[in-house]
Amino acid sequence: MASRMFIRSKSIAFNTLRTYSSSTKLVDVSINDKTGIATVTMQRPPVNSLNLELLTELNGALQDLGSKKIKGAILTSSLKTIFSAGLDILEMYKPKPERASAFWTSLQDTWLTLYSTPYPTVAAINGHSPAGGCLLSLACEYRIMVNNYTIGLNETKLGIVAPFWFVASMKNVISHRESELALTSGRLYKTDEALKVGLIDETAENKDDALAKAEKFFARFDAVNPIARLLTKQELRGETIKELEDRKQEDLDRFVGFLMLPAVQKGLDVYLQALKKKQ
Ligand SMILES: CC/C=C\C/C=C\C/C=C\CC/C=C/CC(=O)SCCNC(=O)CCNC(=O)[C@H](O)C(C)(C)COP(=O)(O)OP(=O)(O)OC[C@H]1O[C@@H](n2cnc3c(N)ncnc32)[C@H](O)[C@@H]1OP(=O)(O)O
Repeated sequence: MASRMFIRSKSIAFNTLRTYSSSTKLVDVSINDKTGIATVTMQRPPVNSLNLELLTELNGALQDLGSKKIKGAILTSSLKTIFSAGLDILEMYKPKPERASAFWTSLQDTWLTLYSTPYPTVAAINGHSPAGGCLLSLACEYRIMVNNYTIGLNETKLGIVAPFWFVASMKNVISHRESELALTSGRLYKTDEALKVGLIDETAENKDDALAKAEKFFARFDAVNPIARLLTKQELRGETIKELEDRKQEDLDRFVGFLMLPAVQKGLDVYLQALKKKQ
């Protein structure tokens, strides 16, 4: 059976649907043999904050899927109430410049990979998804979000500025006007509010419901020529991708320079203290 060729993990039984499984510490990937759908699960408790290691593993997993014949990939989280808390603030707070550079480069690379995958992508947003979490979901082609959570680019609330490609990711999904209102105020939308403005495409009762709806989304392409689909995706996303590719170094220098500003560090300090006090 062709599917056997995908078996990597010895712990996987032959008759299971999970015929391909590749689990690193922070990212689990499984491909359902019957549906051909891959599920990429971030698993970095307590909040899936995106640090260098998680981003590196995620990018590797997404790239790896590019060489497999899959129908699509779902990005989701192993955590009960959080999709991703966004960038790990500790990567930005009192950073060592070399680590900060590697960290930001890994975020740029992960976004470039996810934004340009040859396979269709769905974010099954099974929990809160602020800032970088929202960015990851915006890079997918379709977003399904479980009720009663929050999503948005809330950078200004931390005293930081969403870079141009974060803004472009948002503007490519919702209107310019709504993006301006949301980003300048650092707005986090509740699930139903996000649906109203088109930030997400569907709501779901729970994670299983979101995964089932993702499967239905992929079925839309059953009767579509995959090359035509991919070239159309490239046509629609190419300009945004090229802009980051062309300005990657400039963007990195800005990020590192920005982090070195005392006012930015002060803002992050205050935000971190507030997060801790919450408990
Ligand atoms: C002129 C300039 C031009 C251009 C600009 C150039 C560059 C731009 C520069 C910078 C851009 C950088 C972009 C950043 C985007 C981001 O993603 S920033 C991160 C934003 N994230 C957030 O604001 C989320 C914060 N977290 C929460 O709101 C809640 O934690 C959450 C709702 C996710 C979950 O709530 P709950 O379940 O109640 O958990 P806790 O709040 O109790 O958290 C548990 C522990 O996790 C720690 N934590 C939470 N979020 C983060 C995080 N993002 N990073 C690191 N750590 C986090 C939290 O402190 C708790 O830790 P503790 O247990 O107390 O040790």
